[in-house]
Amino acid sequence: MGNGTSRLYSALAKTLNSSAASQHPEYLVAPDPEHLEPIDPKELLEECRAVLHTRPPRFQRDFVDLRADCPSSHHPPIRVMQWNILAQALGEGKDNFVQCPIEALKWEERKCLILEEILAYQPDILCLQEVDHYFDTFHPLLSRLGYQGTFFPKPWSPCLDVEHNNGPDGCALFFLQNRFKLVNSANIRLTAMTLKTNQVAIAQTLECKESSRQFCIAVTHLKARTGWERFRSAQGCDLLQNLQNITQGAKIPLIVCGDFNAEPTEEVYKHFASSSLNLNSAYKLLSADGQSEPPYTTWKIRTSGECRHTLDYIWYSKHALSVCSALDLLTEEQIGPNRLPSFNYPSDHLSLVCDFSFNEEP
Ligand SMILES: NC(=O)C1=CN([C@@H]2O[C@H](COP(=O)(O)OP(=O)(O)OC[C@H]3O[C@@H](n4cnc5c(N)ncnc54)[C@H](OP(=O)(O)O)[C@@H]3O)[C@@H](O)[C@H]2O)C=CC1
Ligand SMILES: [Mg+2]
Repeated sequence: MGNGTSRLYSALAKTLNSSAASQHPEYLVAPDPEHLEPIDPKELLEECRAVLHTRPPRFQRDFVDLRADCPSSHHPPIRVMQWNILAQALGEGKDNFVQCPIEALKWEERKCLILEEILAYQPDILCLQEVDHYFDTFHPLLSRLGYQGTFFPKPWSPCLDVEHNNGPDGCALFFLQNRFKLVNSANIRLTAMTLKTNQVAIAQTLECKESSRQFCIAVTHLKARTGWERFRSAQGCDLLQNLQNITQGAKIPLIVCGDFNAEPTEEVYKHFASSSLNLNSAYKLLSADGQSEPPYTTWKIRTSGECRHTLDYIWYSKHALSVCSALDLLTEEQIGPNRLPSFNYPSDHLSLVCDFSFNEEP
């Protein structure tokens, strides 16, 4: 292997030993990214594909051009990926995906499927939920790809109930340092009816280095399960209030990514759709009338049966930003009868990817 590749292999190999990290939590301290050499995305993609050589080829997904809504801009669009990547401890120990063979969830390969998806679409900004391999995998590797990362774990993650877990899961936000400067960052523990809850969010104000335009990017993961609709609604209101303050009353354009664990019919969705922050949901633009969410963003089979839901969204300031394109979802045929996750796709949630551009100054 060439010098670069062997160096690279050491990068993957180092993260491949994450089981060691979970037995020695002191390794879970993020290595100082300054001392991590940059890696070439193409070489890392090759490494991932080498690890995945026994797997079926990845599914082809295409970007849908929405440029009719998108003013021409001499600045490159901002590509945002929203993705609940399925916590390893929950996938193996709690979620009970009864149609997914346990070997399809092997971390050494599943993490390469996750990285392959990120490298395939090369987002400028990554908004992730259920990250329970931040310090031993995503932070070191994405730092070496030029991202700056922030991680905010759930105060009491269900991962901690699973034997041989890798620590708590939480939300993570990554952005490319060569495109953006961090202006401010807030870790938000969401409340419901003034009570602190187990769900969190991260909100960061970034400044584009090429245009000096500022915007706020937020990531969240709301309480799951039926019966908790009012709870999610209260969490959503709390997040909106925080974002109202951070964006100075919507003066700063806003993008909010999340697994809201709520169908569009739920109250929390209606709060976001009618908020004074003037938000629109980007994936509605993929529908013929531009008014309907996709039929699913997550599709799994648990012991309780088959669950096909639309729970994941990318909200954006509809006056200040335009969606130039959005990544189409997997078809039912691609997902297959055993649904997700599978040997082909690493999570029970699909990634959502959009390209945004600023509308001209009003
Ligand atoms: N909240 C607290 O203060 C306390 C929490 N705990 C622990 O935390 C857990 C609750 O965690 P919290 O994050 O607040 O709860 P959530 O209800 O939000 O769910 C936690 C995780 O479980 C997944 N999930 C959703 N539906 C199911 C299902 N039907 N079967 C299996 N997994 C599912 C969710 O994935 P997805 O979002 O993709 O659907 C989510 O990642 C408890 O089960 C306990 O283990 C214990 C004591 C106190
Ligand atoms: Mg989950």
